[in-house]
Amino acid sequence: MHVDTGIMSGSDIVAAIALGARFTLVGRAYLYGLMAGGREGVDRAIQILGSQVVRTMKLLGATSLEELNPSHVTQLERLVPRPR
Ligand SMILES: Cc1cc2nc3c(=O)[nH]c(=O)nc-3n(C[C@H](O)[C@H](O)[C@H](O)COP(=O)(O)O)c2cc1C
Repeated sequence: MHVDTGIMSGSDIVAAIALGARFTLVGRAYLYGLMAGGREGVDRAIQILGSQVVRTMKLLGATSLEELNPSHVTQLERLVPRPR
């Protein structure tokens, strides 16, 4: 499984992998880097996403992608509409 659309930060990538994705695709996030700084801007956008992945995993206490599981994702649960 892969996740496409809405990946705007490294934490989005970590959440997708924790929920079972093997990888994610990124569209607009790298285009913002392209518009801001050309080729170097794309490199910087990828670097920022990578550092956000590392920081998110440190905050979760996870040392490998294999350790990630759905229990690491809490924000999505809060976004699920509450039953009335
Ligand atoms: C400028 C631009 C052009 C795109 N062109 C196509 C396309 O021709 N065919 C397609 O299936 N998806 C196209 N997409 C969608 C991307 O492949 C991808 O699904 C999407 O950008 C990912 O979502 P994100 O932008 O939220 O990361 C395009 C996206 C952008 C930003």
